[in-house]
Amino acid sequence: MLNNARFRGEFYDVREMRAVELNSASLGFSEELMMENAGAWVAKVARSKGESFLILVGKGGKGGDGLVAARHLALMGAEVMVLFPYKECEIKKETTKKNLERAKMSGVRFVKEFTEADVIIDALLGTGVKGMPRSPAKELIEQSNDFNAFKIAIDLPSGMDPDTGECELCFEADLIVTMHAPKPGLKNLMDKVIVAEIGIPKRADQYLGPGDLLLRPRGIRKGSNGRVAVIGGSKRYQGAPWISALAAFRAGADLVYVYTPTRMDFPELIWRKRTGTRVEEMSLKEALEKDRINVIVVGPGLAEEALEITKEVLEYAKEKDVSLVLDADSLKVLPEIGEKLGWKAVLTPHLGEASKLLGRSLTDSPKERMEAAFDISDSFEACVILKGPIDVVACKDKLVLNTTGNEYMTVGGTGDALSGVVGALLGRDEPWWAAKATTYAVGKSGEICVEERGHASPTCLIETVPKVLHSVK
Ligand SMILES: NC(=O)C1=CN([C@@H]2O[C@H](COP(=O)(O)OP(=O)(O)OC[C@H]3O[C@@H](n4cnc5c(N)ncnc54)[C@H](O)[C@@H]3O)[C@@H](O)[C@H]2O)[C@@H](O)CC1
Ligand SMILES: Nc1ncnc2c1ncn2[C@@H]1O[C@H](COP(=O)(O)OP(=O)(O)O)[C@@H](O)[C@H]1O
Ligand SMILES: [K+]
Repeated sequence: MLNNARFRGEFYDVREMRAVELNSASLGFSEELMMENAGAWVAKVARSKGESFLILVGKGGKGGDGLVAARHLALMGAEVMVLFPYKECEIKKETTKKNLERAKMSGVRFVKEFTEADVIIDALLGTGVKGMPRSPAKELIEQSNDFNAFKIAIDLPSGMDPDTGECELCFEADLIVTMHAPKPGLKNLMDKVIVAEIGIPKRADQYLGPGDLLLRPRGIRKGSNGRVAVIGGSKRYQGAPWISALAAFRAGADLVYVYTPTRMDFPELIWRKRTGTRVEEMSLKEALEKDRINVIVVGPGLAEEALEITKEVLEYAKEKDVSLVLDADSLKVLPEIGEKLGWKAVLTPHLGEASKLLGRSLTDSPKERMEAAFDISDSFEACVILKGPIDVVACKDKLVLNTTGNEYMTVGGTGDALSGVVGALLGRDEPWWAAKATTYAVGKSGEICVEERGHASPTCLIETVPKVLHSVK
């Protein structure tokens, strides 16, 4: 699996692509640089297809790519016509504006109507498309489809939904030059696709960055951002579930219940006294049902009750549509239960727990850790955060590394905070995004805590995580 792994999977949906672009920008690679590379690639591929070119230019980033391609083709000696059917003031992207000015200075002819050419380049609607093509893009797509020329689409055919491939009216491309990674909508067209490297550094794919905080917007009804139950704690470990629950609440879960033997005073959290698998006078399942729980964090501090409780939680999750976080003691008993979790769970092992999950010893070697994360994900059908100095997040065919955090985070309770944050984010997003955002944000919070206070206590992490989560919109 590891040898041919593309870090974030083979196809990048719109959100993944945005994330990687943001990560790239945070590493000092500007949008302008990428647009220049994108356009230059298109020009290089297109040049051999004819002598005259009609480039249909939209007002977004894809339009910018088209304008760069126009300039390069003109410099290569081709006859280049650009049809830009909008007002210049409608362009919002600065980089696209700049490239419109540059194209004007580069021997490109601007035309007002659809004009014959050997090659038509579609630079109208890219990953920013919303719904069916509207006028004037609609008419230009129709005219292109009716016209006999070699047709090249930039990034994806205009009109196609990048994530689903849905396509009522689409530019009928002979060739698609897609930027950086193919989009899921192109799955059935891969024989026409060329992937252009536009200067995004490998690090932006391989490591988490601020772009991985692009979570779905919060729901506006109470409960729509998660009703989380943290099931944990024992006579020996009383604090762990409370840390996890408080982290879940601060990270944005609407309602957080703590099913644990011992009360602690946090007025935001709802305590349910648990004795073994009984919660107040109900069974665990009855309690979960009554509290209308849709995310369960199980494990922190459970100790010897872990097997029985984890079993019951997994049974419940199988029957009901709930998401799961398995941490600490629940991870230790998972191999014994042997359940597949159906891709609705996140497991949060450190190296020791990972080794128990796989039944083999593991070293700190990065390659081995990546393999281990993939293997755990495969075996249990779950997303995995393998914690450590370099964290590994793996989910089916996707994997990404994380370097945020520091050695002050080895103190007790940071793992409990992390599992709570994942729980909260599972209340509003899918496991891959919940796991990525949590891993980056908890580590980043550790850095901020050490800088500001000289320690990375769980309490400080819990206070800092919300700010980090809000730092990208
Ligand atoms: N952001 C980046 O870093 C890079 C982006 N690139 C290009 O930029 C594209 C994304 O840019 P944008 O986000 O600006 O998106 P688009 O280039 O898809 O442009 C969206 C524009 O089209 C309009 N629009 C949306 N739906 C429409 C519809 N149904 N009918 C008619 N008009 C519609 C919107 O008003 C918006 O102005 C990518 O596909 C790629 O080609 C590349 O230049 C590489 C770098
Ligand atoms: N040496 C380290 N360097 C960077 N981050 C670390 C280090 N040790 C732990 N972390 C981070 O601390 C968090 C909790 O991990 P860990 O301490 O392994 O959990 P646990 O509490 O389960 O032992 C994770 O976000 C992890 O990335
Ligand atoms: K880390």
